[in-house]
Amino acid sequence: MTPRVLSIAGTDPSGGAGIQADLKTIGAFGGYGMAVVTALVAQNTEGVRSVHVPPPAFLAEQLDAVSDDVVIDAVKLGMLHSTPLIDIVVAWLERVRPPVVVLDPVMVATSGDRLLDAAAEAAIRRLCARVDLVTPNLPELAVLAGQPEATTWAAAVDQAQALAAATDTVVLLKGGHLAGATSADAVVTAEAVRPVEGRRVITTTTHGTGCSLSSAMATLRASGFSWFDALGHAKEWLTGAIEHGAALEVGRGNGPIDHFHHLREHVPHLRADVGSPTWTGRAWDDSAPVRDRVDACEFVRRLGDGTLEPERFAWYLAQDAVYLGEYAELLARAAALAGAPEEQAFWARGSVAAQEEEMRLHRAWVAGMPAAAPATRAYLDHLHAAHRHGYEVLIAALLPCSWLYADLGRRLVAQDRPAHPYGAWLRTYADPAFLDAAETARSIVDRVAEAASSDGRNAMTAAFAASMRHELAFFEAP
Ligand SMILES: Nc1ncnc2c1ncn2[C@@H]1O[C@H](COP(=O)(O)OP(=O)(O)O)[C@@H](O)[C@H]1O
Ligand SMILES: Cc1ncc(COP(=O)(O)O)c(N)n1
Repeated sequence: MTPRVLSIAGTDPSGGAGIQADLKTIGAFGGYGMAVVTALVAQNTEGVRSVHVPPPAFLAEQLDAVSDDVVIDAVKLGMLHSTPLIDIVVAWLERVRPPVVVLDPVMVATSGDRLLDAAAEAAIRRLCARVDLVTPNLPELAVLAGQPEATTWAAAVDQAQALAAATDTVVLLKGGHLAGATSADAVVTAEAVRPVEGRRVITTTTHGTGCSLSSAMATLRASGFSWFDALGHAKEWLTGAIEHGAALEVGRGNGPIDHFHHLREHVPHLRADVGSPTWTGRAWDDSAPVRDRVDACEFVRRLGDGTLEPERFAWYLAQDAVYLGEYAELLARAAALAGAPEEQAFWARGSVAAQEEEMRLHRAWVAGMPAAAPATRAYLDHLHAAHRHGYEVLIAALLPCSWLYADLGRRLVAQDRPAHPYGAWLRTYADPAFLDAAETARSIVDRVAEAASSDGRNAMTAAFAASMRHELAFFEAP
């Protein structure tokens, strides 16, 4: 049976949060989505501009129009704005008694704008006792539990258990607002806590995650899953949707997630690898598990959020300088081996740029030249070995360095803010010229891979994958 799921929430004309996110999510999980609008919100990925609330009686008319005609299998409640609207929804729930009701107690948007009257917080607290699942983020949980916002997982679990006990309902505790390599959530009742782990994606595309998660839970529960199993499925999908969000290129602020990322794999002309069935595209996709580990590693996360200890950063930069010195030398060798003049020129320019960067690092950050650490030595030895295999393998082995830094730089720089201790360094790698160079390197490697023998291509693939593993080890070393 296709579950018929009704979202009662506010709007987001930019499509990432609110009712628009709910309908996409319900569809993504195979439900039939319906929507009753509580408030019209003029917002986009950058924030909320204004809110228009139609008369409460009109909300009642919308609700009745749906329930007089359609059997409702699950309801998801989002932005309810103020007490008069909450009262209407409560009266309607009492009358219609939908079998599954999930409440996302929306109070404040990711951008910091209020979406619920402060005076309505008590009404939301009372509503918690009338629904089957409540999905607060940490600030909302604090309001509902009447405590300061939790800063540790243990404190958040305590608050969620207190809320579950006080309201006799199930709480989906969301850990998105905590720092750490993972972003765990948990199904919490007064008796038990069942966590579901998830990796934390380094990204700013998190607009609408809470709306989407609660809609996924409502749809999965109406399809027969337990809350815990529903969370397992929802979380896996959500992490993928967050990861694919940046590629949508929607908006300048906190962009939306890609609700249909999993379906694109099944639609031939939308598959990421079709349309660009390139060698580098495949090598990049194959390296996803290693790149996920780079994103999750403590050093990279703390470099991004600025909490990395200065001594560790200095140690890393010194190793980077050691690396760049020999990397420049290997780029010069690629220039010497290249057949086409434009390829010779490109690698030669890269060699000069790497050398200049090495010197800049020394001037700005690194005092003396240290010895190569084991991870640095192993990476460089691998590149030298690649050079002995010839041009094809050498440039395949050199590519991950520029490509990974360009990719990581673009995402990490989003966390740059005034007084970020490593902002200047992050910006180097998000520089459009650096991104361009990585793109050119990629197109050269593709051209060479196309002309290579199948054995040659295999050796290139192995060299690229090994470099990616060395990149990970390099980030894990400090
Ligand atoms: N950067 C991230 N990487 C992976 N999952 C995330 C990330 N940020 C949030 N999430 C997940 O998105 C969901 C919503 O989380 P949260 O940010 O806590 O709530 P809200 O969107 O309501 O503020 C949770 O499942 C959380 O674990
Ligand atoms: C209408 C509406 N409802 C909810 C949110 C919260 O979004 P998020 O899921 O990012 O917390 C929003 N921005 N707009």
